[in-house]
Amino acid sequence: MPTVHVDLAERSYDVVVEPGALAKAGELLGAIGFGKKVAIVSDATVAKFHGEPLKASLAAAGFQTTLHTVPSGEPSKSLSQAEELCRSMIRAGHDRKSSIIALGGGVIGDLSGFVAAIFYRGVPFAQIPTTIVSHVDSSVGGKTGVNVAEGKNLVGAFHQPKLVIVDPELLRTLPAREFLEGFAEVIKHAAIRDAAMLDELAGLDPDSRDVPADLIARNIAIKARIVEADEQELTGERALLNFGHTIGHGIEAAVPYGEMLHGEAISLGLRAALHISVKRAGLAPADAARILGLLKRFCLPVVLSPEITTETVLEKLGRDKKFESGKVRFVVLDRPGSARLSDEVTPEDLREAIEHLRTQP
Ligand SMILES: O=C(O)C(=O)C[C@@H](O)[C@H](O)[C@H](O)COP(=O)(O)O
Repeated sequence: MPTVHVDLAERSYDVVVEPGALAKAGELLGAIGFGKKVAIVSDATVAKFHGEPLKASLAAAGFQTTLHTVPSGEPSKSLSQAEELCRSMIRAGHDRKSSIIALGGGVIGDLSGFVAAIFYRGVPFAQIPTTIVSHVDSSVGGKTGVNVAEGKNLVGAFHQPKLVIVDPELLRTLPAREFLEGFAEVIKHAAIRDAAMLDELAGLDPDSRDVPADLIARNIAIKARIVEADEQELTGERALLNFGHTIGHGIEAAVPYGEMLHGEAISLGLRAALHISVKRAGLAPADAARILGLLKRFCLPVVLSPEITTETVLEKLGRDKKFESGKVRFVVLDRPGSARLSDEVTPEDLREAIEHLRTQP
């Protein structure tokens, strides 16, 4: 089974990638001495499919569990939902000796990780991601948090999981839209660090749920190496994972949360970032077109709806964490596999790139 180790000194952990791993969750968590009193956090849909098998696996390994579900979708990534979750856990008898398991996609992982960071001033947590976005990206790296009306992920904490269990079999129950959105993050990883993966993605059948465990593990390894180099995004290395996210987050926050899926907004953000990279970083137009072609191959949106105004996107992205004193640090691509931060991108470039998204490619 491919296991990716994330080396962060005393916060190090493994990401186990194995078809069928859900059934071994109790055994895997028992082996790392994970606390026996566990709050499982999930959404109603995921819990219906995978809640009972997880509970059974944990019970067989001597864990006591309570299940806490939140409504499916991005609106649950909120401070009010975090408070409700804390209160539900307290009512169920949880305390500082408890641990949390996030069973779900990026929303559940980000929300539960945030609650784990603040519940009784911090309890351990583990992730069992159930979507492509969460398999390859959000379950690893310890960024947790919630959205506010002013923007995405603006309230949160770094809180690393103790273990991540990735079971590619869980992708089989995902609706097509939620499955495909995740490829925006896969394409992002390939674009910034692994040009050869771009070719492999061109040969992957978007309709097949047989996503190779090795491809998932390779994506996790890309993220793990970057997180190891800059765990709290202090030196700029980790900011490279934000390729496509500055304008992407602006677009995602410009509509009611959940209307556009995260990966869909990131797909638009990637197209905008490719456009800026051609203009400011000398990315070859043919390479930009190749990456854009992959987004289309995975049925991801690349044209911005006229209902979303440029002003709203600019207002939302102005609060992005990569803005400092009104100046943006924008991630550009020099060539496939090679990304860097640029200080040369101007507010006018951002505006023009958003307008560019209104054209058909
Ligand atoms: O883990 C990271 O670092 C990333 O940037 C990965 C992104 O794909 C992810 O969406 C992340 O949550 C965005 O981080 P943010 O700091 O811009 O909120």
